[in-house]
Amino acid sequence: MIEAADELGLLTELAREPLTPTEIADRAKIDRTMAYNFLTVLVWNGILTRNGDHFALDEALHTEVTSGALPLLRIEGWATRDHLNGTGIVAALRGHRRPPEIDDRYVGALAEAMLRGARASAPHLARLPLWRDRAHLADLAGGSGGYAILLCRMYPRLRATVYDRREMLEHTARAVADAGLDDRIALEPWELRGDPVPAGHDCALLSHVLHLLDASARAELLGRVRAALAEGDPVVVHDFLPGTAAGAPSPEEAASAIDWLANGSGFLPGPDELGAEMATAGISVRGVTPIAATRTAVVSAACTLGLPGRHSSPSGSAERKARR
Ligand SMILES: C[S@@+](CC[C@H](N)C(=O)[O-])C[C@H]1O[C@@H](n2cnc3c(N)ncnc32)[C@H](O)[C@@H]1O
Repeated sequence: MIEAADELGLLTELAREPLTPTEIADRAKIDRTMAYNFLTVLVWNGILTRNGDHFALDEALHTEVTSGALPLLRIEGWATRDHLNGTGIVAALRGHRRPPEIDDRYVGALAEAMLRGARASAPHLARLPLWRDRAHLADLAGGSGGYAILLCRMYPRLRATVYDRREMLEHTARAVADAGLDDRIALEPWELRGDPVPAGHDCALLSHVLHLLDASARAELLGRVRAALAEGDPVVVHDFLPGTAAGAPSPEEAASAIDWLANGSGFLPGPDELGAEMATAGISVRGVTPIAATRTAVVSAACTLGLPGRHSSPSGSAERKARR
C-alpha cells in the first residue's frame, strides 16, 4: 500500500500538507470513489490519519518521508520484485548469482540512499587515525561519494578517486560539485568484477561492497586491492558484520542477511571469517569497530607482505608493468 501511494506521488504530496479525497484523486489522476476507498484502507492500516475531510501521513511515516527515506523504499520495492522473494531465494540457493548492479532506473535512488547512509556512518570511519598521513584514497564502488567527501573535508591533504559504474558517477559528480571538492575528488568509471585497481593510491575503502559478491569474487577483488597497494597501506571495509557487537544480530543485520541470501552472495561472515578472507589476500585486520547507529561495522586493516609470488611493490605499478 505504501508503495502504491508512492507510485501515485501521494507520499510526497501528503508530506507537504493534508489533502482531501478530491484533491488526491485529481493529483493522482484516479477515480474519486476509488481514491476515497484507497484512502480509507490506508487509514485502517495506520498509514494515514483522517481529520474531518483531510487525510495526512501517519506521524512515523511523515518523519520517514521528510527525512529522505523514499529512495530506500523504492529500492526495496524493486528488490522485492526482482529477487528478494521466495523464488529469488530458492534460485540463489540453487546457485543463481544476481549481478551486483541495481536496475538502471534505480541508480538515482541508490545514490540518494547511499548519501543518506553515509551521513550516519562516514563520521565513524573518518575518526580512524589511519587517514592522517594518507595522500590518495581509492573509494572502490564508492557510490555517490559520501565517504570520500567527508574524508577529504576532514583531512585537507587527502585526495580521493571514486570508482564506480558510469551511471552512478553522474550522481557522484553532483554530490562532489555540491561539496566544492571537484579539485580533490576524481571520478573513474570502473568495473567491480574485473578491472584492476589503478596505481597511485596509498589507502582503499570498500564500503557496502563485499556483500555484493560471493566468496570467490570477494577473494578476487581483495586480491586486486592488495595488488594496487604497498605493504603497510590501510584498507578499510565497512559493511554489515553480524557478530561484531555482543548479542544476537540486530534486526537490521538479520534483514540484510536475507538480502545477501537472495542476491546469491551468501555474505554472512562474522569478523573472524572476514579477517581470514582478507588475510588470504594479504590484508591483515587491525581492528573491528561496530557502529551502533547503523548496526554496521568498520574493519580497519593493513596490507601485509602478500601471497607468496605476489610483489608488494609501492602502489602495485611495477607488478602491473611486469604483467604487460
Ligand atoms: C551498496 S552501494 C555502496 C556505495 C558506497 N560505497 C557506500 O557505501 O555508500 C554499491 C555500489 O556498487 C556499485 N556497483 C555495483 N555494481 C558495480 C559494477 N559492476 N561495477 C562498478 N560498481 C558497481 C554501485 O553503483 C554502488 O555505488
